[in-house]
Amino acid sequence: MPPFSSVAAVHAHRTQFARSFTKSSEHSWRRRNERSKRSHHRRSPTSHRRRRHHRDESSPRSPPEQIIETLGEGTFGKVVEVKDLEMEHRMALKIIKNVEKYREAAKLEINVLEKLADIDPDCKNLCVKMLDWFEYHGHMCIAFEMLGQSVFDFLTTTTSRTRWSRCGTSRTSSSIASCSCTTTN
Ligand SMILES: Nc1ncnc2c1ncn2[C@@H]1O[C@H](COP(=O)(O)OP(=O)(O)OP(=O)(O)O)[C@@H](O)[C@H]1O
Repeated sequence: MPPFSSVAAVHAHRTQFARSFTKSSEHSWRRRNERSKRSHHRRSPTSHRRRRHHRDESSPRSPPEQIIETLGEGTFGKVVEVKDLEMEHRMALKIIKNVEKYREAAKLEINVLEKLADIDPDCKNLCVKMLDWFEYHGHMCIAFEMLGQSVFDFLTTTTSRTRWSRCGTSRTSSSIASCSCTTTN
């Protein structure tokens, strides 16, 4: 699949991932697990263990996930909200563009996040929690816990309405702190 260079490519990509997360899909997590034995479908070595926290792997029907909406786009790809229909569990899935240097950057990100998880398993230092990762047709995909609005989005939506003053700045700083820490679950 080409990188997200056109609306059509993005649409094709979304459709592909929508298929991979819906109930009727042939690309369910279970099948992707089977496929992961192939070189182009690699998964986190601990993903099976992690996912058992919220699904029964022995179930004959794989619990589906569904794309809810696009949360945002960054330099390396896009982030979509996905929902586990069985557990009502929501995740932010970061889908990296199918570009070699971005794939490598994503692997570095995964490496760093795994090291952080080892050092701080309970996320006491408020670093976003990586739940899973896998490679799908050249796209590195990283599942994160769902967070609230980003600081950047908060500032861009707030600064147009806010008159900055010492008091206002102080209030905004507190809001940013709570905004960064609050999840929307
Ligand atoms: N865990 C998350 N929960 C909710 N929204 C998220 C989450 N992760 C990312 N997003 C949304 O997706 C957007 C893109 O995130 P991403 O990490 O890809 O890029 P970025 O860090 O904003 O930019 P860049 O990739 O250029 O550094 C974010 O700005 C945010 O709005």
